[in-house]
Amino acid sequence: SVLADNQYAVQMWTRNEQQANEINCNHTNPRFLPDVVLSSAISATTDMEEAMQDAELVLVAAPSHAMREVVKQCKPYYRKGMLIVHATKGFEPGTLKRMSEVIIEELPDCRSELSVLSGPSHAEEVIQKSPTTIVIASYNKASAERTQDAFITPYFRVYTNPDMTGVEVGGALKNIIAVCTGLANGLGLGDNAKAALMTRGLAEMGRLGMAMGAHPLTFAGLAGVGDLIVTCTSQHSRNWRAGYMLGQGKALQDVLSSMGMVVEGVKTTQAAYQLSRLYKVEMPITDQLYEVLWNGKNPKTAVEDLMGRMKTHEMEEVAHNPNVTWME
Ligand SMILES: NC(=O)C1=CN([C@@H]2O[C@H](COP(=O)(O)OP(=O)(O)OC[C@H]3O[C@@H](n4cnc5c(N)ncnc54)[C@H](O)[C@@H]3O)[C@@H](O)[C@H]2O)C=CC1
Ligand SMILES: O=C(CO)COP(=O)(O)O
Repeated sequence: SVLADNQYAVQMWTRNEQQANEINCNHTNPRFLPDVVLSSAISATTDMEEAMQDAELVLVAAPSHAMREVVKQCKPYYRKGMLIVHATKGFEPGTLKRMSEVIIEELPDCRSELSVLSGPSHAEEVIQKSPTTIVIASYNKASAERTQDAFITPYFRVYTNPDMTGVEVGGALKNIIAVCTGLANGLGLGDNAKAALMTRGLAEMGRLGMAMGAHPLTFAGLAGVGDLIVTCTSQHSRNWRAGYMLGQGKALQDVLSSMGMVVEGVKTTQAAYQLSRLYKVEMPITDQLYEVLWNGKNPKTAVEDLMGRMKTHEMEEVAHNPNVTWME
C-alpha cells in the first residue's frame, strides 16, 4: 500500500488463488486485513514469473521458516540490479542464519542491492496511514537510499542504517520479549514486571547482537527499542497475544492454531537459545521462555527463577569501566 501510494504499480505474489482473486476483483484481503479497501494499483497473482517480470524492487515478507523456499522460487526471474528488500523478523530454523544471509546464499548477485526494512510498524496501522517510522539497512549506501526513496511518504518516514546485522537481530529478538510481556500480563503481573522484561530484555538483545557483530546503538533505534515498545504494548501484536494466552493457561499448540498467523517469537526463542550458546552470551529471559515453550516449564516457576538469580551489576560495562569509580 505504501508503494502504491508512491505511484508504483504493485504486483503481489501469493500461493493462494482465492486470495489473489479477492485482491484483483474486490481490492480486499479479508483474512489478513478485514474492513480495508486496497489501492487499485495493487494486483495479485500466483505466478512468480508474472509477479517479477518487470519488477524494479522486490519486497519479500515471507515468514522466516519459509524465506529460503520463497527466494528459491524467485531465483529464475531475478535480474541483476533489482532492489531486493525483506521485512521478515526471525532466523532460519536449524541454520540460525539471518534472513539476509539466506537471501544472499540463494541470490549471491543481489548482495549490494539487498536491504532489510524493520521497525515499529504493525500492518493494521500502516494501512490506515497512521504515522509510522521505519529503518532500512543495507551494505550499500546507494541501495539504502534508493529503497528509502521508494518507501518514504508523509505518513511512513524511512531512515537508513548501515548495520544490517543489528537491524535484523533487533527485529527478530524483540518478539521473544513481546511473548514474555504477554505472558506476564496473562499471569496477572503488573506494569513493573512488564518494564523489567522490556529493559532487561533489551540488554540481552544487545548482548547477543554485539556478539554477532552489530553496533550497540542500533538497539537504541527503531529496530531495537522502537519495535520492542510497539510489540510489547500493542493490541495488534501476535507475539504479545500468544504470550497472553499462554499466561492464562492455554496450551502452546492451541494458541498457535487459534492465531492463524505467524508468531515468529516461538521459533526465534529456540534460535536465540541456540545462538546464545554458540556465542557464549547470557540470555536469562530467553532461557526461561525457551523452557516454558519447548520443555513445558510452568511460567510461574520461570518468573521465580528469573527473580531468584544470583545478584549482579546492572551493566557490566559500566561497573568494570576504569573511568567510573565507586566511592569508598
Ligand atoms: N504483520 C505485521 O505487522 C508485520 C510483520 N512483519 C514480519 O513479516 C513476516 C510475515 O508476517 P505476516 O505477513 O504478518 O504473517 P502472516 O501470518 O499474516 O502471513 C504470512 C503469509 O505468508 C504465507 N506463507 C507462509 N508460508 C509460506 C510458504 N512456504 N510459501 C509462500 N507463502 C507462505 C501465508 O500463506 C501468509 O499469506 C514475519 O517475519 C513478521 O515478523 C514485519 C513487520 C510488521
Ligand atoms: O513486528 C511487528 C510490528 O513491528 C509485528 O509484530 P507481531 O508479529 O507480534 O504482530
